[in-house]
Amino acid sequence: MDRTRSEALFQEAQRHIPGGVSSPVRAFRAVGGTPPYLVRGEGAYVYDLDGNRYLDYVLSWGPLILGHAHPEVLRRVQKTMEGGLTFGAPHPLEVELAKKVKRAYPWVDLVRFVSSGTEATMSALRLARGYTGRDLIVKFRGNYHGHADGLLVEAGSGALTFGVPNSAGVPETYARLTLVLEYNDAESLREVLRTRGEEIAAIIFEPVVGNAGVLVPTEAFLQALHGAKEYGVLLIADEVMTGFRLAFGGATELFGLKPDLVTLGKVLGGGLPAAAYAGRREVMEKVAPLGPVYQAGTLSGNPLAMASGLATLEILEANPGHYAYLEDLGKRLEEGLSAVLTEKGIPHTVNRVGSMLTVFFTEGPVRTFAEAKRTDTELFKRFFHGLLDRGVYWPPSNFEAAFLSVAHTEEDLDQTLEALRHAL
Ligand SMILES: Cc1ncc(COP(=O)(O)O)c(C=O)c1O
Ligand SMILES: N[C@H](C=O)CCC(=O)O
Repeated sequence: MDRTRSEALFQEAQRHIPGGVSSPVRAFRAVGGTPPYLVRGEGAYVYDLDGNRYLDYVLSWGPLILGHAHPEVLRRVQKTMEGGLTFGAPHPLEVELAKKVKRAYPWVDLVRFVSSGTEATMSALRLARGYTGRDLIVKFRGNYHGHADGLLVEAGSGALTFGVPNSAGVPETYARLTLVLEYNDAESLREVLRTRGEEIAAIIFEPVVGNAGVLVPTEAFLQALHGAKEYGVLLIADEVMTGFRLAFGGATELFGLKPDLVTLGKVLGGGLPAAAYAGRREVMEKVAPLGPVYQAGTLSGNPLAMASGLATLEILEANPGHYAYLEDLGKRLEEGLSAVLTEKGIPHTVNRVGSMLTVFFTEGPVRTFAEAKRTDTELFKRFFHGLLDRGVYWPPSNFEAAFLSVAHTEEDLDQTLEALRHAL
């Protein structure tokens, strides 16, 4: 596969942009080689600068559940764009999208739109601190909630991939306000609640982890999380990745969770920058201009992102069968990958919930961050490049989730398995 033009441009990019990229995981440092410059997408496929075609399992890291360039989403964005790009004033589409969020999360009274998942989690934590008057927060090892200071403590995703789970530049005094526990360890969570519960403002968690690779929550862990309420600790379900993806009502619907706040992003914006934090009136009324917790944004609730998000959510709501289809595809891919790897005698564990999946190159089970780190990352590199060279674009790190869209077909998956068989 010729990628000469991408290679030349990436060389040039590194002279102007740190690492040549606008977000670290794109740089392929975990797998080596040069990232292709993607210039066009259609359905489940993307095309690079050199004209190569790839079956896409990254989907812009999750937002594109309907696939690339969905005609209805493009039409709605285009129509909105003809009226201007942004006003920095209330727009009717914000109201429509807020109502749609509330249909997916019926316990939510108020929704505040922001432009990135990072802003959503950062603002939700500020709100939790403002509401409770407490400073400590709890997060879980290997969970990633964006790059706000207090959340870059034992973080997942690129922070984990590049070995900087505790970022430089975060003051230690601030990092100390973040207590870090093992994901899926119900007992240590209960213990921390027993001993420090009354100092803790909030527990933030990925209901299904995507940022240490996929980790599935145990029933005992979910129960222990709900024990937080006894201590007046707010529960923040970070559904930036899982919201509208695992079900219309996200992991909250799938697992029957009862959080106090939810953070959303990715699918919410349908491919443009929209995110949100949302919750019960009593808590959300603390946000300015109603209350004393300040949070603002020049482009928050911008009409284009509202239009693409609304079009995406309308399609998902009108087609509940899409989730059953994604589950069937996910199962087929999980079983197919496992069969090929078994055939080749390669130890592995495939973790999957619906359309999110990770292949760990280790014997299972993989339920915690420590277990995820046992994966053979050298083998992953070969898996990744074997697929890429055969036209399959898999996430360029073993500590990320691969995603499916409704544009993927069974034939696409069969092609992927064939590519893997050849590669191995
Ligand atoms: C669970 C989760 N929370 C928060 C974020 C941060 O979102 P963003 O990259 O839009 O800032 C991400 C992804 O990056 C995520 O996966
Ligand atoms: N894992 C991250 C988000 O979910 C990947 C996106 C990024 O950081 O660029």
